[in-house]
Amino acid sequence: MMKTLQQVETIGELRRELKAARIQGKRIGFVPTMGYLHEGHLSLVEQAKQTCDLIVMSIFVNPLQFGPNEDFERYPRDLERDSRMAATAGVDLLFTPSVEEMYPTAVKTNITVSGVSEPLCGRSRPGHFDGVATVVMKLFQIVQPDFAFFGQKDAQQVAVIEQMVRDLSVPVEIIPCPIVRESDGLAMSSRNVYLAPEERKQATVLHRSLRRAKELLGDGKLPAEIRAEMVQMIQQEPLADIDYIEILTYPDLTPLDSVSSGQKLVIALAVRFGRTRLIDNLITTL
Ligand SMILES: Nc1ncnc2c1ncn2[C@@H]1O[C@H](COP(=O)(O)OP(=O)(O)OP(=O)(O)O)[C@@H](O)[C@H]1O
Ligand SMILES: CC(C)(CO)[C@@H](O)C(=O)[O-]
Ligand code: BAL
Repeated sequence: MMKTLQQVETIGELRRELKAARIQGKRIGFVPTMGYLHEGHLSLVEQAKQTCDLIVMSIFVNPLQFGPNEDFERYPRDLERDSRMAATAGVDLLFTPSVEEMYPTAVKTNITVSGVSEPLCGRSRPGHFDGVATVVMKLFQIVQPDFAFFGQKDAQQVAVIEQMVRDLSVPVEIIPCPIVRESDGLAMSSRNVYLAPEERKQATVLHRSLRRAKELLGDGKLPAEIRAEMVQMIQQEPLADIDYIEILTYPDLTPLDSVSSGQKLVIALAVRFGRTRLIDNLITTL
C-alpha cells in the first residue's frame, strides 16, 4: 500500500514532525533536490528506503547557487507532479519551502569548501559551490538526517559535501548513488527538457565520449591523449559547445598527468547545447 506523503512548507513544522520520528528511534534519510523529478531522483529515494525508516525529500530551487546569468528563473518547476511522484516513490515528508522561508533576511553566512570546489563546475560557475554548501548545511541543520543521498551525476558536488561534512563534523553519513541514464545513455537531468529535438539527439555524445575514454584508459593512453580524442568526438556534433573536459583524481580533484594502478579518477565534462549546459562524468579505479 502507498504511504501517505505529508508536504510541509515551514522549517518549524518540519522540525516538529521530525522530532516525533526521532523520539520513536526512526532512522531518517534525506534526499535534497531542486525538483522537476525524474528517475534519477527516485533512485535516491529507492536507495534511502534500503536503510532508513523515514524519508525526507526537499524541493528547493536555491537562488544562492545560481549565477546572475544562469537559469534560476526558468528552472523547470511542477510541484503537483513532483508531489505525486514523491508519494508513489515512498517519500514520507516533502519539504517545499519558499525562498522567503529559507532566507527571510539577506544571507551573511557562507560556507566555502576550498580546493575541491575550485576546478570543473567551480571554475565555470563562480560561487556555485558556496551556494550549494551553504544550502545543504542549512538543510542538514533543519532535517538532521542520519543519512543523506546524493547522485554521482554531480560528482564534484558529492566531493564538496563529503569534504564539508568531514571538516565540520556534521553527524550525517553521505551516500553517493550511481548515475541513472536514459536508454540512449544520456544522464537524466531536469535540464534535459530544455533541449530541442536535434540538441537532444546530439547530447548522447557526452556518454559516448565517456565510454570511449574508458576504453582508452584501459589501453593505457595518457590523460592528455584521452582528452584530445574526447574533444574531437564532441566537436563532431555541430550543436555541442565544450565548457570543460577534465581527467582528475577523485575525490580530491587534483590534476593527473599520468595514471597508475589503484588510482581513482573522474573523467568529467560540461557541454553546452544552445543555452542548456549539461554535465556528465565517469568515476573509475585503475
Ligand atoms: N541522472 C541522475 N542519476 C542519479 N542521481 C541524479 C541524477 N540526476 C540528478 N541526480 C541527483 O539528484 C539530486 C538532486 O539533483 P537536481 O534536483 O539538481 O537534479 P538534476 O536533474 O541534476 O537537475 P539539473 O538539471 O539541475 O542538473 C542530486 O543529488 C543529483 O546528483
Ligand atoms: C543539493 C542541491 C539540492 C542543493 O541545492 C542541488 O545542488 C542539487 O539538486 O543537486
Ligand atoms: N544538480 C546541480 C544543481 C545545479 O545545477 O545548480
